[in-house]
Amino acid sequence: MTDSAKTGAAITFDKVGKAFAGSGGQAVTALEDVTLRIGPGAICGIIGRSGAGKSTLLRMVNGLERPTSGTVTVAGHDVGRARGSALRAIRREVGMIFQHFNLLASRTVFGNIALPLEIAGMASGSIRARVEDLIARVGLDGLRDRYPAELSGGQKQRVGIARALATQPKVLLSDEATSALDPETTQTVLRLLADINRDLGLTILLITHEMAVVRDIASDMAVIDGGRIVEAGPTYDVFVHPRHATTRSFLSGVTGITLPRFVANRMQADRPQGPSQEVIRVTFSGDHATDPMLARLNADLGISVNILAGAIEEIGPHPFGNLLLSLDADRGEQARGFLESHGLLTEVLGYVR
Ligand SMILES: Nc1ncnc2c1ncn2[C@@H]1O[C@H](COP(=O)(O)OP(=O)(O)OP(=O)(O)O)[C@@H](O)[C@H]1O
Repeated sequence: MTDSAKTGAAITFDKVGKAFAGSGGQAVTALEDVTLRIGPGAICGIIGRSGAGKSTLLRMVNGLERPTSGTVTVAGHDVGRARGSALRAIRREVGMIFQHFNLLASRTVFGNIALPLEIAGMASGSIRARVEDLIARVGLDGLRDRYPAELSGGQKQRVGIARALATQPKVLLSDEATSALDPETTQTVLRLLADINRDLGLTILLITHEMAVVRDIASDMAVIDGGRIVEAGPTYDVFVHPRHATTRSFLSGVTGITLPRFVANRMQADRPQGPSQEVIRVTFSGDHATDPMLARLNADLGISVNILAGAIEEIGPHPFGNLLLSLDADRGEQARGFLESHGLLTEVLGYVR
């Protein structure tokens, strides 16, 4: 870019609550007691199911929604209490991209990207230079005079990204920006966002219902369920040590490891009377391999295991793996102790007769 890169802004949510007036006069609680800090330059993924409160949370960062209680800040500025010119100043620092792109059909690629600069009153010569720069940055060279109807979904989202960057914001909000794209295009758009984050240093807050998006791009993540943040932290830590059931359920979708149906159908939470098998998840990260451990369980302790499912994932540069095993429930505690003492994480999922 011609102008010097800015550093990203920190975003904080402090005990944020939001209630909407629902139909029939009953209040709908969209957010409750949300406390979250997103560091400058982070890429934070917020994941949650439909209706969990993701959009409400995101829209508070640019003041489209105001908290009913608590405080939201961007670079230290209280968004919820800002009005007039103070709110407009915050909004200039916060760009946003959307699932359905929200481009103006009557404007070309150039015209769409130029729009926020025209609104800001920038001189046309400066607008031209800035927009040409942005078109190159998002990889749309040669398409400046096309209309949205003449673009693919991925190209439209690139226009959306360029438009969001036009005012050189410190924060980029992404509202399910890849949900309408095919998997391959999703990857190219996520790579572009990661490049922008690296080159410009701006903070990216994205909401999604896809764990793969979080895995592929987010340095940090939070899981929202019923308007509350149930788990948050560096993405790698949350993937390796998921604590909440909602997180685990999102993870089982992305790691591709689910129990075979013949086991899942018979599984029970409590250990039954008589002989049974304990079903466990073993998680290993980076430098720990499971193969020798499973072999040593057998050789050293005489415990044999059945491998039910397994996969290795990558989060940034860090590999980690998950294995689902079953073994004689009488030996479960001993086996888990052995694996844990060798740096693997274990979790009992249930029992089968
Ligand atoms: N303007 C509004 N008036 C009344 N209720 C609302 C309003 N906006 C959101 N809600 C309610 O607040 C809750 C959270 O909605 P929100 O749109 O933030 O969820 P979401 O996680 O973004 O869902 P989705 O993934 O389906 O977009 C829902 O119960 C929703 O019905």
